[in-house]
Amino acid sequence: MPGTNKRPHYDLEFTLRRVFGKREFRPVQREVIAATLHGEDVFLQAATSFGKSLCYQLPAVVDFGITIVISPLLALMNNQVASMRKANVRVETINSTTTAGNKKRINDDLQCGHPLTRLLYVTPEYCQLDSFRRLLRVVHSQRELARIAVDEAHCVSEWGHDFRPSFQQLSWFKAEFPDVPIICLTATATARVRDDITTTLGLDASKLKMFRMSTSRPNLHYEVRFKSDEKDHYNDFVRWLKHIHEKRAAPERASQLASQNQRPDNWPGIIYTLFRKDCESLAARLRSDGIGAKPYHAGLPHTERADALAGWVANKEGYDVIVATTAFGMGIDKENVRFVVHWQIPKSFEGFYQEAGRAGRDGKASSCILYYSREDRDRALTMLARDQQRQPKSGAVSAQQAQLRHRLSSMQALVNYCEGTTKCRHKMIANYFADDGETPCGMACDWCRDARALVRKKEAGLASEEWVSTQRDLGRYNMDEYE
Ligand SMILES: Nc1ncnc2c1ncn2[C@@H]1O[C@H](COP(=O)(O)OP(=O)(O)OP(=O)(O)O)[C@@H](O)[C@H]1O
Repeated sequence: MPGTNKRPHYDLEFTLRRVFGKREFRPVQREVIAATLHGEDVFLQAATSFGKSLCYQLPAVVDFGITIVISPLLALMNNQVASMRKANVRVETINSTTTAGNKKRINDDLQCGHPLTRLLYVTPEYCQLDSFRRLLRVVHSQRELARIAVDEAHCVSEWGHDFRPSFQQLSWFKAEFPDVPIICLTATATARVRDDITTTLGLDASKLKMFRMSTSRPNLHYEVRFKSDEKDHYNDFVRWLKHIHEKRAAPERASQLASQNQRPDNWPGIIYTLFRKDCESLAARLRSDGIGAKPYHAGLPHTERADALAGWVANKEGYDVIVATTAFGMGIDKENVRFVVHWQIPKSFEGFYQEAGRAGRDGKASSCILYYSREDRDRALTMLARDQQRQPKSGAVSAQQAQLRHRLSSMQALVNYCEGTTKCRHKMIANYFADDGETPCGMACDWCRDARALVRKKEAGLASEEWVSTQRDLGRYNMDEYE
């Protein structure tokens, strides 16, 4: 029996409309919510922008007790807390930016055993603190610990693309509170990652309610653009973006936009680069070309990052494009992101899907462009091979070796995606995640739009394999680190 006081009746539709301002549930949201309210352990894997957060936020509002949400990123926590506060939900977060006063207030609320807080967002590291664990025991003893939500649950697995060792310590929850339901949420998990998460968190696979939804994002237009070290692809990108701005600035369109309080040059997007230095130089270069761009990476002061994020979310002039490392990714929920560009091949297939998934969360058509070169591919593969060589060969570290092998196969799958000219890109993504459902595309990928043109562009745009292999042998693609 779950360790909470249960409300006998929930009017889920009423709460959805009244608190969350949504007209109806998306397919399966209701079933997931019902399962967790029923006290089941739940695993939800669903496409980016599916609406996974609602599946623990709504139960937290209708149920007794407090929901602890474990989240890997500060930006993600603050983003969610802000939107829940707008809906007048009592939500708190404890992280490195929480003031001592606020922390005391939240702790006092927990200490009383009957917290007023409905949702508390914390990091996995915070969950390891004895002081926090003591407070959770107090809450649990009063049957007020409603559930644990593990957001971005792929971070639990060594085979996940964003593995965080501290996520593995979340096994403490099931060991300590076997009666408190856990809900795991992720957009990106292979079968192996799912199994690993289940075992690590101590969930009983035979009782776990598993919801696996389609990975499909039909409104995203996937495209690979080919490049080589010989040619700067900056101009290609700027031409593309300026063309969009010009179309929006045409008199009729501009007055239509003005009536909606929109600027022609507010075509919000994210450019992902692998290197911090590129973030800053690329953002500066774009600004010098009249494009409102801001850098975002973990090395920037917190205030600068917060300013970039807030300006971009508010569609402020000068903040139209964020040039970011992967520090800006998981869970960012801005509805009108019209494009996501990968400046180089990302580090993993899952990372690519997750980052591209920031686009088009309002359901409108949006572009996901990946600039691919064989030189970048070989740089990435060289780094992976080097990491593999550095691994000690003893049995104790075989898990790390297996993890590296997974990274390599994920990268290889992404290379196949980039080099592929025989299949719909939506289909390739579904195949990677072993999702055999429908993948409607229409013309929403470069292959379906014009397969022959794709082959021509590939032949013209990429350096030949012979050339790249000579350069590789000369050690030209040896790099030390990404950032
Ligand atoms: N039933 C619904 N009706 C309308 N909008 C919804 C519904 N459920 C969720 N949304 C909206 O969908 C958007 C995406 O939700 P959310 O941020 O939870 O996505 P997610 O599944 O966690 O995606 P990701 O894995 O990409 O972070 C949010 O703006 C949310 O308000």
